[in-house]
Amino acid sequence: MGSDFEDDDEKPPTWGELCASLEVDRRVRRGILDLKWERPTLVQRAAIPVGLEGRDVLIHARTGSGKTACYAVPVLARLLKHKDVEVRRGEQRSEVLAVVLGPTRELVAQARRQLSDLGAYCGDAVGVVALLGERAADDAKRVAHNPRPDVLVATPAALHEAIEAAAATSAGHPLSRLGETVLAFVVDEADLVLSFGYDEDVEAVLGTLGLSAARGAAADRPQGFLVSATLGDDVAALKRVALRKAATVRLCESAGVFGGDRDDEAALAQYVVPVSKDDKYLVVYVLLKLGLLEGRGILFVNDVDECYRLKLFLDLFSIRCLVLNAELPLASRLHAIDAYNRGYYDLLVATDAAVSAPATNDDDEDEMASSSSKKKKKKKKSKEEEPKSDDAYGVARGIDFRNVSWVLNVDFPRTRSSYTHRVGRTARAGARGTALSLVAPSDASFLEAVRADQPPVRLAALATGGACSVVAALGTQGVDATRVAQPVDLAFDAGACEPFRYRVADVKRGVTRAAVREARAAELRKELLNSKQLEAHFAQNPNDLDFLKRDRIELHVRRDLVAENVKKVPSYLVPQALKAVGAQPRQSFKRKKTSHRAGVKRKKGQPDQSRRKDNDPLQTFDASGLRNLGDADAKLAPKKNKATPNAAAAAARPTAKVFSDSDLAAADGPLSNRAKWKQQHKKGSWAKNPKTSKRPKKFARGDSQAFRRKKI
Ligand SMILES: Nc1ncnc2c1ncn2[C@@H]1O[C@H](COP(=O)(O)OP(=O)(O)OP(=O)(O)O)[C@@H](O)[C@H]1O
Repeated sequence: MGSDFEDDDEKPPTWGELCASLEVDRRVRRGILDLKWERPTLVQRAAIPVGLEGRDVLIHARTGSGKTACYAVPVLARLLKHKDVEVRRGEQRSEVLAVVLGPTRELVAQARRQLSDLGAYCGDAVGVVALLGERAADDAKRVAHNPRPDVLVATPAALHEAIEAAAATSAGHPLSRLGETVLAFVVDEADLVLSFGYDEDVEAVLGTLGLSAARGAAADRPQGFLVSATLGDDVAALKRVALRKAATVRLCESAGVFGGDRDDEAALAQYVVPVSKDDKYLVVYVLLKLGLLEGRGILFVNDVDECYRLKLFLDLFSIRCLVLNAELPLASRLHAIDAYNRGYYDLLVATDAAVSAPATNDDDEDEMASSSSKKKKKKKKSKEEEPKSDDAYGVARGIDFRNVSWVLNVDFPRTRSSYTHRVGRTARAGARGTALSLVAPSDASFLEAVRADQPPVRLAALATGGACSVVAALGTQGVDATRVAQPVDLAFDAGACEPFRYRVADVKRGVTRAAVREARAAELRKELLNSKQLEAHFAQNPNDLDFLKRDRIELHVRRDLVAENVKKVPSYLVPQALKAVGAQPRQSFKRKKTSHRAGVKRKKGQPDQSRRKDNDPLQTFDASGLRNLGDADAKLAPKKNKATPNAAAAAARPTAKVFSDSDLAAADGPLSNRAKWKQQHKKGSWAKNPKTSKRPKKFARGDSQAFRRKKI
């Protein structure tokens, strides 16, 4: 089997129907139903039945087509069957039954989460463990001490090193018996795994699983899944070694994610805007501040410095965003992804560029892992010398960012696969998305290569597709053929940016080289501050902690160059051509209120529940401590008066009482000067004439001349 998969079904099945027809374990079925996915994607409909048969599968489908479930469902189903047999025999063991390899630690964390979500109802039977490769010895311990290390998710290097560390400890370690226990293995994002230079580690791990070329025909081989968005020679070579009589499931390029015609779906609309290198920030400003790019998005640049420069530039315009790059420590990267996915930020500035010393295994003192670490470091160094690995450590690749409406390539990517993976962060699982790239004259050859790689599109579909209606309404430029190579030129007049040129230039000057350098360092300092390992050091050396806290990035940004008024865009500055297509100044990039009360309208007469009452002295006044008032309390009971519903309610509460001034004066002595002034100028919460006053009639008319509060 090795054909493109197209939709030949009139009515695609729902998840319930598919699972019922394939007799998928009800625990997995419930996990899927909880995710509220309506129906399986085309590639899921094709791959899951083959996987459930127990055959090896090569899955090749574009980004965001739901490839994870293609292996997760069959693997979980298989493990549950195995566990049920064990339970019947009364031989429950703690061993590794499936191995999932992913290219980066972010993707490992993501695959673990997706497997756990799908297996939410398998928790008692099947456990999922992720090895994040911090220290090989710790990883090996984590597996040994886990009661259910059934599915192991790791980068090839982390697993390889953990296996070596385990070999040095005991023969009975679950990682030392992988060759006997593993029933299924997966290489997820195989193209990335191999391009990241993990070939030796993959080879070593597959060897441990008994999958070396020499043992190709062994009958008890584990079932294999290779999953990839792009198919190159290296993936084909891996397939030859790792899979046997594999079925190839390939999503047809012209098919939509859920079937039908991709053009009709028009999920991803791709455009380019020619721009000079110096005007990039100006165009970015216009695109964001005039609301041309609606919804949440990701801005890609080509290096780490540029990442911070753009972030600082946007910060100065009060445009909130996060940064994501390979230099950030893992915890910060995972935190950034999580914060973005939870909707705390709408914008992410990311780079898929490598850094000279990627933060991977820093286990120098770890004796057991030292030899393999050295080997790995050596290998990485030689990889870095190859031009191909320049963009190899892309932290944003393969990550499932949620609800991304658009991707903006501020810098045009240097390889076709980098372009594919970047724009693949939007228009996922059949959603619509817009990819916009700023192309400088020096990027022409890269653009040509990308255009040769992307499927052509019908212009009509492009006009109705995408996620950004303002961009779609601008239309395209200089193309008249019915099918055109993507990305197409957007009809965006650079003249539209002129009114903003000076403010952008001013602000850009505020982002000095020192500020960029400092921003990079500040991120690392933040990590130091949060470091558990340094807690004891800071406890003994509080000055070090103070220094780190004080030395903030803000001190290095020239905020004095930015006048408050340039942050706002007056509507008269929006060019008519852009207004006509729906552009509107976007003044605020603040996070929307997520309070459950936000947006709930209060009915007339109902108390405002959203207001704090605990800091309102009129509501919290406690008279229980009043002394020497004697009978005064009785006199102070609020009068029955239709005009004072609040006062009546206040009287009903044990902690709230209202006193007349004369009563309080008796208890408290003469009025203070401030109270006298307020009385004279009629300030306070009463009205002279309750009939005409707009103020709430809180008090009886007789008391209105002289109330004041007293807190004891
Ligand atoms: N049948 C479905 N219906 C709706 N959403 C789905 C379905 N299957 C998967 N998804 C969602 O689509 C998103 C993309 O899924 P997944 O990460 O598996 O895609 P992918 O093909 O592996 O993408 P990439 O190659 O970029 O990693 C996820 O948020 C997932 O929850």
